[in-house]
Amino acid sequence: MQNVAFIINPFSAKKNYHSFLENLKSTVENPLVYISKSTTGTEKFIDDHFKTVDIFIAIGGDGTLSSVAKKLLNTDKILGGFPAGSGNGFSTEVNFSKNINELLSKIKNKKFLEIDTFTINNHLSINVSGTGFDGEVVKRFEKTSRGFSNYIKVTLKTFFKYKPVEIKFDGQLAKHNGKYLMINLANTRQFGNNAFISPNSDYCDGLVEIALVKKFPFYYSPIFAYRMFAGKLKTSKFVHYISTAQIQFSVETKTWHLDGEYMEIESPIDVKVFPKSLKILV
Ligand SMILES: Nc1ncnc2c1ncn2[C@@H]1O[C@H](COP(=O)(O)OP(=O)(O)OP(=O)(O)O)[C@@H](O)[C@H]1O
Repeated sequence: MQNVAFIINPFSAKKNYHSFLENLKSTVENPLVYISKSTTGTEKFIDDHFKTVDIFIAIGGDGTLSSVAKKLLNTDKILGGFPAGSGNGFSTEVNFSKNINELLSKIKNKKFLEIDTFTINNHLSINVSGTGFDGEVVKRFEKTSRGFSNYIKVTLKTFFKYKPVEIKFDGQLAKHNGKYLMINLANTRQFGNNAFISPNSDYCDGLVEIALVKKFPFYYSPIFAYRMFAGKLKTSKFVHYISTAQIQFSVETKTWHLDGEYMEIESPIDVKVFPKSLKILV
């Protein structure tokens, strides 16, 4: 297994990275492993091994996968993954398995699929990114010790305080201008933990879906949650979808999350889809 590298994010993969490493070392002789302390560390590692490695396996959450994907776009290198984050939305959607034997057999077969990625003002997103309420949730969540229960706590607290944000489109789409609870851009169907914000998204169709979510009354929250986890948001009267390959708009907040990572992005916002720009291990 000379042309494979394993990049472990010790922050997202806290709970299971030691057992992953033990399993790996007992199955593979001398694997090329990098324990990454930062995204710049990952980038340097990929640069240093780019010529000799064909498949880069990221062990972590969606943020880790995205940090590796960034270096592999439009190249012949393949991205694989071992899900070890809190949400694992992208990993789940592309069937990255938590079974190490399955991963090793995929590596052996070296089969790949070319999928879309997109950018928001030149920042890469491979899964679901957004602004408004969930941008604020991610910002606050990053100040906690993470985990699903903290995510739920922060979500509820933020819901009561959060004021909808104004979004402005030009031309024909101006009819959608107005205030929204959140605006999500979805390459795949889900945030993570099977929360399907955009049940019809397809990461191979050359399009991204913009999910415009209107503020709903608190009593509707369990219905919204039920619909989201059941993949039935498409028919909710509070959500409107726009499918697009490229779009510009402006929002009155800089608080975004990119695949679950907090980031400040200034409007105007320019979204572009890059069809078949990333090879993933299948
Ligand atoms: N390549 C990397 N090396 C080191 N740290 C990283 C890397 N990529 C992201 N991080 C940081 O690690 C933390 C966890 O990231 P990650 O998104 O992988 O896990 P998660 O948030 O638990 O999972 P998910 O996004 O699936 O919910 C974040 O603070 C992020 O900034």
